[in-house]
Amino acid sequence: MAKPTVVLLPVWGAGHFMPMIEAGKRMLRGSGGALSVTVLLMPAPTPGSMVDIAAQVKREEASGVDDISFRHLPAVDMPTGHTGIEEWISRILRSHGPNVRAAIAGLDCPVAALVTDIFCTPALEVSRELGVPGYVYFPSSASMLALLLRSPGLDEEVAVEFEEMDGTIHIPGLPPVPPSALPTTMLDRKKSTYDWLISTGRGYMNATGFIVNTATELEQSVLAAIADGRCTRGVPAPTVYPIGPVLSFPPPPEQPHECVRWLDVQPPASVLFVCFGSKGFLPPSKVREIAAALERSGHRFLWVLRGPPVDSRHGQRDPTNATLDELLPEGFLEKTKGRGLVWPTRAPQKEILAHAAVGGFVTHCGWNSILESLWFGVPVLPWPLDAEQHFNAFTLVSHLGVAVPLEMDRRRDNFVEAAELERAVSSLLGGGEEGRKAREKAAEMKAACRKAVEKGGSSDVAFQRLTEEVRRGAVVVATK
Ligand SMILES: COc1cc(-c2[o+]c3cc(O)cc([O-])c3cc2O[C@@H]2O[C@H](CO)[C@H](O)[C@H](O)[C@H]2O)cc(OC)c1O
Ligand SMILES: O=c1ccn([C@@H]2O[C@H](COP(=O)(O)OP(=O)(O)O)[C@@H](O)[C@H]2O)c(=O)[nH]1
Repeated sequence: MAKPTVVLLPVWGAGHFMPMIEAGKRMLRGSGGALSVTVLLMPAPTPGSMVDIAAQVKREEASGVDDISFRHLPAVDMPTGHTGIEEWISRILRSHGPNVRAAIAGLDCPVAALVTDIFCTPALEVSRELGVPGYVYFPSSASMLALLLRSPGLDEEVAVEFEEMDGTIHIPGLPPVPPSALPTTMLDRKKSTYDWLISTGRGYMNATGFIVNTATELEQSVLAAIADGRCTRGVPAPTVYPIGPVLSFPPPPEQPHECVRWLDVQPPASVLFVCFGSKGFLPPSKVREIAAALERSGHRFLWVLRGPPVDSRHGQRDPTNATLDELLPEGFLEKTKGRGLVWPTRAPQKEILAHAAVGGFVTHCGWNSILESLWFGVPVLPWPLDAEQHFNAFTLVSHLGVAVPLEMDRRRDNFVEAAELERAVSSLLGGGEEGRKAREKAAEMKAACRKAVEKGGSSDVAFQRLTEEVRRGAVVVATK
């Protein structure tokens, strides 16, 4: 009989698809040829993500790894009338339920596991029906996982909107959490995205395990709290496998990227890198504040500035290439010539963070961006915008200590005044005490991340445990 397969069900999106494929590939390698990987591809919902995913699949197929195969699921109707990205993706996933079931039942080999994304709780029901172990690949932090697991309890304990409650929120293993640090999803309990979060927290208890893109060294106390059942009111939670940082590095380009060539002629640790993730478009009011801060700070910078998306519906917002003359204040490019580069399209973020000239990173706090920054020991100025990013920013500042906090007005669409950004940039790059501490911590985290994934390191050991568990769980699925 053919070897057992691990079925992956990834969600499209830069921070979701590749880390999950990378984790699958590592599982393949770790099993020493005992497992194969089957990736179920849901049609991506935007032209941009369609092109990205097609390119990534092509690259994987061309890489000659035989034991990974891709199967396209049929298209489903896109939901309408949703109140947020989480509900939208979950509803797409629900529509794909029968397709996922049919695809798994149609496999001619034992199935070792179904691994789904953070949004795919409906697919856990499919794995249960088929008797296949169901794992959640969690592309964000263990702290966010702890909050999700704790959310049904919080929902019962707190009667008012979280922002109206007195005091702080207790998440075992974390410092007291101010309500202002909660994910956007938790800030309006009347919205159906809030219900998504609570039911996801409940549904996760049905998983066989959580594969989390973090390392024990980064989030030890919160991982211990989950393992002890302290986030789930004493009920043992599914096992957590902290296997990160899982970062995928595409093959180096034949010619260095223009951003990298520009960095090559800058002094060490002198450049502030500004990038707001794969969806990172900012409105003109924020662009003006950043430009003013960068101009006045006198520091060097590399700023990825994207144009407005063509389609602004949830899940469809791919930024476009920026027309810099239209977006930037008049005279900005001339005044900062020589010490600043504004890049209007997607930039090679990992190559940039790896460069010795980069001394700090203004990030929207997507978890992948955070891991990449830690991996290269770059301290951070957190400017979260959406989703779980405020909570990630809290983790960076209060728990990991690798960031200089930025004061922002969340009620004004996460507005940061130019003077505040200028202060924080000067602290980070200009030798302030806060900046010094963040730099020191970032260097510590870099060492910890690299140690975790070495042979015998905490993430390597977690990975071996996971691979062994998965191998043992393989079942033959009855075809209906
Ligand atoms: C897939 O496309 C998008 C995903 C998100 C999104 O939303 C979200 C909402 C929550 O209530 C909790 C979350 O943890 C969460 C996560 C999330 O995805 C992104 O995860 C990345 C990690 O791989 C990264 O950390 C990003 O910052 C998260 O946003 C949101 C979104 O648009 C706002 C998407 O298009
Ligand atoms: O101009 C860009 C913007 C983003 N990214 C990459 O896209 C991913 C973004 O993931 P993250 O979780 O940080 O945020 P998201 O984009 O999902 O909000 C990271 O790997 C970044 O390196 C990139 O390479 N270039």
